[in-house]
Amino acid sequence: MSTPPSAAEAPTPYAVVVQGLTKVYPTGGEPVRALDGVDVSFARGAFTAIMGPSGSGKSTLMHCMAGLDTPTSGSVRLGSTELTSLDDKRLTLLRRDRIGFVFQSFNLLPMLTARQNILLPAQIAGRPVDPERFAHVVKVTGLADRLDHLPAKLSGGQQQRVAVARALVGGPEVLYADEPTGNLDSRSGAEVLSFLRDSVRDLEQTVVMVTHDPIAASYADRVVFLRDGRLVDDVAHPTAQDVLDRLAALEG
Ligand SMILES: Nc1ncnc2c1ncn2[C@@H]1O[C@H](COP(=O)(O)OP(=O)(O)OP(=O)(O)O)[C@@H](O)[C@H]1O
Repeated sequence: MSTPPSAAEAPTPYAVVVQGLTKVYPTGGEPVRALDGVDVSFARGAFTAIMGPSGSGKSTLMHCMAGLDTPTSGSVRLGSTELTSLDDKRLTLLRRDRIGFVFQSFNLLPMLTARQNILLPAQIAGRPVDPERFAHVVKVTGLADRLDHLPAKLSGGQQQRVAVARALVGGPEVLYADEPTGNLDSRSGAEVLSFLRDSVRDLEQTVVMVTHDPIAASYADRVVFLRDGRLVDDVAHPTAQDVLDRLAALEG
């Protein structure tokens, strides 16, 4: 008879757990409290959007969770790894091996084809890419007939899909997307958001996205709202109108 795992060994349902996260930026004058005791957890295999008025702390939260910025106090766990206890070298490896990033700018290398761009990070890390995973990611992102094209021959939406595929192919524990549709027209934006959502459904990917766009947020399973560095609202499966209403209430 098998013994049930102890609580310490039981896998957590959360990809990322944030507790008491505070970030104070020293400035010439009054220090800026960008995050003020944020507690939030992101479930594995779910798509969560982070929203809030300008200056509410969205980017700071994402940067602290991604190991790109160091919190003043509090805890960030990726799986069972406490990020705040890692030195710079370990943080760099953690970002490379366990986290995927998609930004507003696509950051593709212009002289490499879509396929080469997708495979580049794994190549640099000296890590083999599972051919099945590659095929699956290419299918999910709808890039099968575009793999040999240079970025200049792709639309903005297709370029961002290459960036999403590049972020997904290594099977990161979490994909952080910072305004991924900020440079796209609404049709291309909708395509990219659909692919992000499909990656959550088909690849059980965990996605956390910062956005200003209520329509983009409505693709998520859940939207959390920040104001003045604090988590003030948390909504499951909202419509774009729900998001607009809550943002208006926060900004009012
Ligand atoms: N490096 C920094 N030094 C000083 N203050 C900073 C720094 N980075 C951010 N801040 C301040 O921290 C607060 C939160 O900023 P943050 O960029 O996280 O907000 P945001 O919600 O992402 O804003 P936006 O929607 O405008 O991008 C703001 O008051 C900002 O001015």
